[in-house]
Amino acid sequence: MAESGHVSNGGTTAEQPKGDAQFVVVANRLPVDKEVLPDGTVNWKRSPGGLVTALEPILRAQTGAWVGWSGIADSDDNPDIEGVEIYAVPLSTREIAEYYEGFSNATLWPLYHDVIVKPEYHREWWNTYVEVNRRFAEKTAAAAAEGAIVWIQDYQLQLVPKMLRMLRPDLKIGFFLHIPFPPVELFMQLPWRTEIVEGLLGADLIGFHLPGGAQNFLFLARRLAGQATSKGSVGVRSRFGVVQVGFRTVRVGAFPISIDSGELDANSRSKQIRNRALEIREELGNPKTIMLGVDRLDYTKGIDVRLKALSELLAEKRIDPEQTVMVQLATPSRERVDSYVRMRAGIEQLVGNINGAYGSVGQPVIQYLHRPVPRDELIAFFVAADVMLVTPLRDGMNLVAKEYVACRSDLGGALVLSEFTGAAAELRSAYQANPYDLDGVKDAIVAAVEQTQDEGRRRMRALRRQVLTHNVTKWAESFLGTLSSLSETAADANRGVHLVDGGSESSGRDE
Ligand SMILES: O=P(O)(O)OC[C@H]1O[C@H](O[C@H]2O[C@H](CO)[C@@H](O)[C@H](O)[C@H]2O)[C@H](O)[C@@H](O)[C@@H]1O
Ligand SMILES: Cc1cn([C@@H]2O[C@H](COP(=O)(O)OP(=O)(O)O)[C@@H](O)[C@H]2O)c(=O)[nH]c1=O
Repeated sequence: MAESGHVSNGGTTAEQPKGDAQFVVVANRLPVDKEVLPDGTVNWKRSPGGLVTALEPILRAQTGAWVGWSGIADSDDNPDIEGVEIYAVPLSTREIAEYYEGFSNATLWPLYHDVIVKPEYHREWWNTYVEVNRRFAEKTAAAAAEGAIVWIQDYQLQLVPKMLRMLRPDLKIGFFLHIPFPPVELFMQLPWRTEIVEGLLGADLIGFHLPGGAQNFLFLARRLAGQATSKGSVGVRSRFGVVQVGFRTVRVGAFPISIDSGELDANSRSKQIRNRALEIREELGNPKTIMLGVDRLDYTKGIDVRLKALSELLAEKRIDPEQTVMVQLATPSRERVDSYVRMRAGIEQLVGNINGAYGSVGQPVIQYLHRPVPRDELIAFFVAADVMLVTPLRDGMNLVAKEYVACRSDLGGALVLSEFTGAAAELRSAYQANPYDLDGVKDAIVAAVEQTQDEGRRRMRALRRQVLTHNVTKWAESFLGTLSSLSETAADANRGVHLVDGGSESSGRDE
């Protein structure tokens, strides 16, 4: 199968050994990353990214298993995490290069993020993606109890739903995509587009952040997999789409992810965090305005957009370098992928240019850290920042925007937010801008810097209402509640739904 690149059904159900976990999360990464220190000791640290931020509190609240990779090569250690049974999937150096850095992050990631950089299509990467997805499916089949709920996460594992169903038809399978699902015009570039759509259709419920992603998927299921689908618009946590796959009915919905906003709100009010926030302001030289960016160092995040905007504002004297400091916290990410190496060099050059032109000795305009920042320190930065800059060119959700809002119980601060984040659909009271329109971004930054206290409080109150009532528990409950309640028969599922037949480009490879 790996030879031909086709996804075979593989596996039989008869002798498949079962595990005892009633609830299984399957994600590319485990919640913790393994690190081997120079003296050989092993350290487990929090994995990067918002997927882990969101899922970690869900698994803390209910016991279950987590299937994933430890972040380094050839390791099958299962770290000890209270209440979570860990099933590590070892990856070889070649698999990391071809499945993770290659197909996941140099093919799918740019394709699904508006081709900001050009996706690369290599058959050997695809073959390894298929092999590794199969390994995840087998490990999950061995972990899950009879009739368990399995929740598969994200673009790295889009073939697992179908593979797992072949191995374990007794399971209830959910899939959630954390990144945007692209429009048909882009998705059609993918040489293995039909296999991906059919892989996803192995799930009972497929979730996206936004209705637009769900609708893009329904269109492709009709066109590429030749399935009958519903055609009406999909709602948020409502009006699910339907795909009829033989006797099975697959539901498709929009479930915008969120954060543990109550916990962040409480932490940000603590004396220790408040004091640290004051200290940060002091350490930065007590500027009038602290601007903040917090991102994985990824070209989708538009770090260059905010730097260019700031540079022009300084040149035009609309921002005073004596009164302003911008802090950019950038976690290292996917450092062996070429486009990330190039982007890092570009960002660091921009930071250097701006500091060279507008900073003074001991007082740079931009303070740039290229390392992960611990949670508590991050919360203190959110509390200290007057203007939060979130300017992605495209982002599935962007939890950082929601975290900033959750930390502002003082109703201070202002959020500048790209229209092209999932969060923009909910955070309407932010200063929103099109990241491709530099003048628009500059105006949004100036409006945020110059807002009156009343205006700021009005906007922050509205933002907090949204973030505090729509937390990560609500996200998980709405997805898992829908998955658990799905009726068994197509007849029940399709009552009242008008299905439209699939197109002529039906299953099989479309070459
Ligand atoms: O595992 P990495 O390759 O180091 O990347 C980290 C994670 O990045 C992506 O996060 C996305 O999920 C967030 C939560 O839903 C969302 O807010 C954000 O917009 C997405 O970019 C990726 O999707 C995860 O799989 C990675 O673990
Ligand atoms: C820079 C930095 C970030 N974090 C945390 O990581 C996640 C990021 O989630 P988001 O949805 O905004 O984007 P991606 O998933 O990365 O694409 C968020 O919870 C941040 O607080 C962190 O813990 N430490 C850091 O240095």
